[in-house]
Amino acid sequence: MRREVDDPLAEDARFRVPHVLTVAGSDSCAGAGIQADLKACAARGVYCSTVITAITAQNTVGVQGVSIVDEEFVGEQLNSVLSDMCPDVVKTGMLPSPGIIKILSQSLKEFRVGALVVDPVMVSTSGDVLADSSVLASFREELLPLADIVTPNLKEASALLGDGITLETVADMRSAAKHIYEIGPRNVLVKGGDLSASSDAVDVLFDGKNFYEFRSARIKTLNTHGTGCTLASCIAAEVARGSSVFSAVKIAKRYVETALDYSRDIRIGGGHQGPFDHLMKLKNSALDLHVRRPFDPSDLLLYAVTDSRMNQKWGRSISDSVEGAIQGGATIIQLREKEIGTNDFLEAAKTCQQICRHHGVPFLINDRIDIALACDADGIHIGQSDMPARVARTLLGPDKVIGVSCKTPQQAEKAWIDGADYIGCGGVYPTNTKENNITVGLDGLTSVCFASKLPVVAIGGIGISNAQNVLELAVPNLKGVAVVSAVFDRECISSETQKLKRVILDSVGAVK
Ligand SMILES: Nc1ncnc2c1ncn2[C@@H]1O[C@H](COP(=O)(O)OP(=O)(O)OP(=O)(O)O)[C@@H](O)[C@H]1O
Ligand SMILES: Cc1ncc(CO)c(N)n1
Ligand SMILES: [Mg+2]
Repeated sequence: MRREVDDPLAEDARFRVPHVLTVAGSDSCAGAGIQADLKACAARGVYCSTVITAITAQNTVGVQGVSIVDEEFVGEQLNSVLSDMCPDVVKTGMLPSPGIIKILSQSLKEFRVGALVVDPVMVSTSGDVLADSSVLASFREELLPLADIVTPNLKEASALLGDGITLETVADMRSAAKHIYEIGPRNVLVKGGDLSASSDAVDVLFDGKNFYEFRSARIKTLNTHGTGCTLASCIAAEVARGSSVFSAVKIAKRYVETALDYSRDIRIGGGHQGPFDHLMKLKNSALDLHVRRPFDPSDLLLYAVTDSRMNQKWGRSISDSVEGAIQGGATIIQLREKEIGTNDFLEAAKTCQQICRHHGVPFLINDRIDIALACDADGIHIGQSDMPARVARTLLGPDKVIGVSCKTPQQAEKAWIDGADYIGCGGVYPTNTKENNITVGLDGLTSVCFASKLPVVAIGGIGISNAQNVLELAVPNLKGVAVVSAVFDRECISSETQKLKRVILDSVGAVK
């Protein structure tokens, strides 16, 4: 049954996303199978739907059990997805029975798809059998002739050929690719992950005319569980995005190499077949667990904003200034460097990020999202004419801190709607740090604080002499004061910060 289109957007090319359907087995350890396919497609920006052919009980040691899904029910899943969702590419993994292969090849003939990528899964990396020899004939007769590319590993290549010859060299891989091509697929990629004789990881592609060798460094890691599934899914994803098979293999190979390299030292499970990190994020988050904590509005209490001119005037480096402010009791740091080049800014930002993280003080960058991303700052502070907060949130993700400068209740409302974490309100007093800056005064600050749904830090001309006046307003949401000159345009940053901190704590204490 074909889909009845009742949503015109579904047919509009501008809204279509590239889509791979994977027909494969579930891997409970989530390094291979359906789970690897979902992650690989997500990493490559391609939608992935799933038809599950088997459920495996599997971990980093081996495969403990396999439960094959009834072939009629595989057929039902295929029908559900193919009749409605029009995937661009179908990718197959574990197909554990001849009946399942038959149903699949019938569905592929009924619902035409753009391309078919067949990973002829038979043996897991741990050496466990995932599909026995009863499926070989079905692979050869029903599926390979429909395939745009088939991606056997060394053992699978020799099983498909049925000649019992072990593949030991790149020349053997070429010869196997050529013979498998004769079975009917448009391209054959023989994978050499297990070619122990080679110090590189070499894969051989044959397109019926030419051989191509794809080489990458052989990454020394235990985490190679699911490399084959991932490679095939990534090939499918790139083909779904419009690449040729050749370019898709090139990108997929690079992706697997990069992900393995990134994940070489992570430890998940105690066995010798660990999963790797498809999204290349886990290593950072493991470190983050120890050092990063969520933003707390009380971090705004003594907010120190750096200024390059003041550092030049006093002959100090940015990092020395930041270190001094933290020693004196600053509770959050913002790097605001309007006059240095990007390279110098980034180097300074990296050093300051480490100092702040070491002390557990949040570290923000003024305006420059690129610098914040490159140095992994805790967030950014933006003005009304900088990048809109909503766009910044999309770029930075849900956990980074975003502060927005606001002078009016309307701007405060918008900052909240756009997903900011706090607002900076000022100039409360006239200041030389920012040219042509309108002073909102204590009244302006008060009305913004009453209207704001976000915590507020007051800024502009605040120092030891007047911090008390600001904080004693005791208006809702006011969490602290931000200072520039009061700490950085001084001979000794740490002692000035310390004095200011005393005033702030006394004022807050008096209010409470
Ligand atoms: N240690 C490694 N370093 C770099 N690339 C590797 C490594 N091991 C495998 N590869 C690459 O990963 C891809 C998958 O190859 P492999 O021969 O491991 O497939 P497979 O045996 O089907 O994998 P699996 O069964 O674990 O899913 C190939 O491109 C191969 O070259
Ligand atoms: C479910 C499943 N499919 C494929 C592989 C091949 O690695 C595996 N280990 N498990
Ligand atoms: Mg494999």
